[in-house]
Amino acid sequence: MATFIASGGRVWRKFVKTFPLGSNLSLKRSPTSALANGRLSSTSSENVLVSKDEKSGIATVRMNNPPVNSLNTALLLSLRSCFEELEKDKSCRALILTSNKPKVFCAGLDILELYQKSPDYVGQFWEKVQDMWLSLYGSRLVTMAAINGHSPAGGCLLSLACDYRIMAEGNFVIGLNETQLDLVAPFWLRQMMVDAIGYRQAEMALMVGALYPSNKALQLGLVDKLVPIEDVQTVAEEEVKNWLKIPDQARAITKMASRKPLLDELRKRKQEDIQTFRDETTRESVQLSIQQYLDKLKAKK
Ligand SMILES: CCC/C=C/C(=O)SCCNC(=O)CCNC(=O)[C@H](O)C(C)(C)COP(=O)([O-])OP(=O)([O-])OC[C@H]1O[C@@H](n2cnc3c(N)ncnc32)[C@H](O)[C@@H]1OP(=O)([O-])[O-]
Repeated sequence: MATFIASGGRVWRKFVKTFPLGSNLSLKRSPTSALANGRLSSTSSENVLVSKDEKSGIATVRMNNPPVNSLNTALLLSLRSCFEELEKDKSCRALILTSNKPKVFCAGLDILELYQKSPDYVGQFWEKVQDMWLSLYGSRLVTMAAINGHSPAGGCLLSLACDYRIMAEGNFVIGLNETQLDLVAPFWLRQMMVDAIGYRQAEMALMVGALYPSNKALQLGLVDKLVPIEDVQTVAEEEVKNWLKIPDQARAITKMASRKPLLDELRKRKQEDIQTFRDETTRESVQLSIQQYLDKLKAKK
């Protein structure tokens, strides 16, 4: 098992250039050089941890952005860069996306990235969300969300972009609660929800910004399997192995045939989507709602 660390996109690329993902010789040959180059030891910026089993070609991508894996600019860049590197790696066949800190898979977009920022900043941030999604949703790999904790909003977006979702049993929630923050889920996110749970349920869920406990999410088809939290990773690996019994090419072509229309639609309407998100989010009334939501989060303590 070779381990790699991504940080803000830039370091990841540099690291991969030195130690290609396709090879597990990197750490075997020169563990000290990998560890001594300073990147693995600076824990504060190690926001994505990637390990890959060379024999099976299964990579595990662990989000590591404490306290709650909120998707800030750095994490979005790291995730995108990591997905793209794995995509290029011919020996990689599957990707399991999970959290390095059980109990919270991902708390969604970092709300602070949307609060009191200039329209240009919000627009650029949104483009990073789009690009990360394009690379995950459009991946040729088997993609499996190992949802080992809460997965609201952007966390649900990540899960829906994967091919299959395994979630921890218990008191964890998943869903698209954007309207609760006065935000509007974009067309490509709404469409994934419709594709997963059907039009009527998705329409209701999106309007009221519903967050579902994991057993209800299973019932709706928002997730595909529930297991005890400590088994999420193992079951995800077993499930991936089943998927890998199908020839890669036929599986990937079939996947692309069903996903291409939505991918193409966003590529075509990218600027319009950015403008809509930027204009809506920076409106004064929405900023006030975001502020109130942030206050509510803080008051929880
Ligand atoms: C339209 C586009 C599509 C997507 C939209 C979105 O994703 S919008 C996003 C929609 N997302 C949501 O609505 C989810 C909001 N979050 C939650 O509901 C909970 O945090 C939890 C259930 C994920 C984890 O509960 P828990 O008890 O384990 O943890 P805790 O609650 O104690 O939080 C710890 C610290 O993290 C902070 N913080 C948390 N989330 C965010 C965030 N997204 N951002 C920034 N910060 C966040 C929180 O304030 C606190 O800070 P403090 O006081 O220490 O300085």
